[in-house]
Amino acid sequence: MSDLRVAVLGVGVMGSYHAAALAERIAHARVTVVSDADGPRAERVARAVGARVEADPLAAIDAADVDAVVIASPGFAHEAQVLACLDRRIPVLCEKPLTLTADTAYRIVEREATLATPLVQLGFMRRFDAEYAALRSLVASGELGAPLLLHCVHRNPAQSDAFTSEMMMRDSVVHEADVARFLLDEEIVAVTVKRPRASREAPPGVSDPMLVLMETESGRLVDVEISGRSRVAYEVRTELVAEHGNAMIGLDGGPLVARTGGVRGRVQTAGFIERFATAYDTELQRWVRAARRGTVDGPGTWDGYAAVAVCAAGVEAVRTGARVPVELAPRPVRAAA
Ligand SMILES: NC(=O)c1ccc[n+]([C@@H]2O[C@H](COP(=O)([O-])OP(=O)(O)OC[C@H]3O[C@@H](n4cnc5c(N)ncnc54)[C@H](O)[C@@H]3O)[C@@H](O)[C@H]2O)c1
Ligand SMILES: O[C@H]1[C@H](O)[C@@H](O)[C@H](O)[C@@H](O)[C@H]1O
Repeated sequence: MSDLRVAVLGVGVMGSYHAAALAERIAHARVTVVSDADGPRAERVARAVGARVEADPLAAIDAADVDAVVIASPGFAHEAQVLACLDRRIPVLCEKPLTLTADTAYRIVEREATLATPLVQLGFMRRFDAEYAALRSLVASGELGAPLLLHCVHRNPAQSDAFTSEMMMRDSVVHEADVARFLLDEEIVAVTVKRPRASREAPPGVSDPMLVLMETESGRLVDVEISGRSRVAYEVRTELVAEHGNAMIGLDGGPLVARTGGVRGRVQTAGFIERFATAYDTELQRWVRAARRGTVDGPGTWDGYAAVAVCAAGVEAVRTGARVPVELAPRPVRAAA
């Protein structure tokens, strides 16, 4: 079978990383088309990976030399681009968040359910990270007894001023919503957000950090500390508390000594690329293998929708200070092949 010919839409931080991975490290795939709202950036990346530029992302999806699409444009652009891939019935790896609202995400779930096979994989790369996979296996083994609580820390050392409280919810907490669903295997039914005194590193009006409390169907609690501007390093930790034990991932070995200037006992990962480099490539390789068979292999539209719905409730909870229920629409049954 010939190599999968991939269009990459959006070649900023994430898209250019995926494009380079496809060109250099991922087997059985190559980038044929690059599209980005920033023309010179598209040209630069296309040159580096040996692809051509298509200015209009929808034309890239329709191009004859494209078998599958990686969407790494900003969240607001995902809906139209994913729907166009579904119209053409080609596999897509869409970065999180699936869309910006629960309604638009659900429309994609419904549309995809009319097709014989799933075609959309979500970029929840933590599911491909060895530590998260090990924690999930440990939970599934029953060795720790029933899970009760999940404590999550998600600290970015720095973000641009565009990273408002809403963006922190939609772009960052969305990973924690997915991790909670992945590890606990149930839906989240309500979200409450507490806003402590804001860091002076945050722009006026931005609640950074925040504490997000998610409640699951069976009554488990998931707390998330989300920070956009910790000025330390990229720290992502998850601790599961169960009836007979607990387990933590995201420690970098060594005792906690000091936390400043990127150092905590030893050098920390600077950002998400460094922390999740292997997970991104594993995710992409699995997607390529599945896409060559016309399907996907990883979190899908339902996972994307559920996480968007949780974050939409989170945005509402930030605004109102209230506990906001998450009401998921019915999960559609796929039409027979
Ligand atoms: N899974 C992860 O860990 C992870 C990490 C970073 C970003 N992301 C996601 O990847 C996506 C991109 O984030 P980023 O950090 O690379 O942002 P970025 O701003 O660095 O890059 C986005 C690029 O998209 C381009 N663009 C804007 N509108 C477009 C459109 N309609 N069609 C095509 N390109 C368009 C911009 O010019 C820019 O080059 C977002 O959905 C983000 O949430 C995921
Ligand atoms: O877009 C990024 C990305 O999704 C990272 O994985 C996450 O840790 C960051 O908080 C977010 O800003």
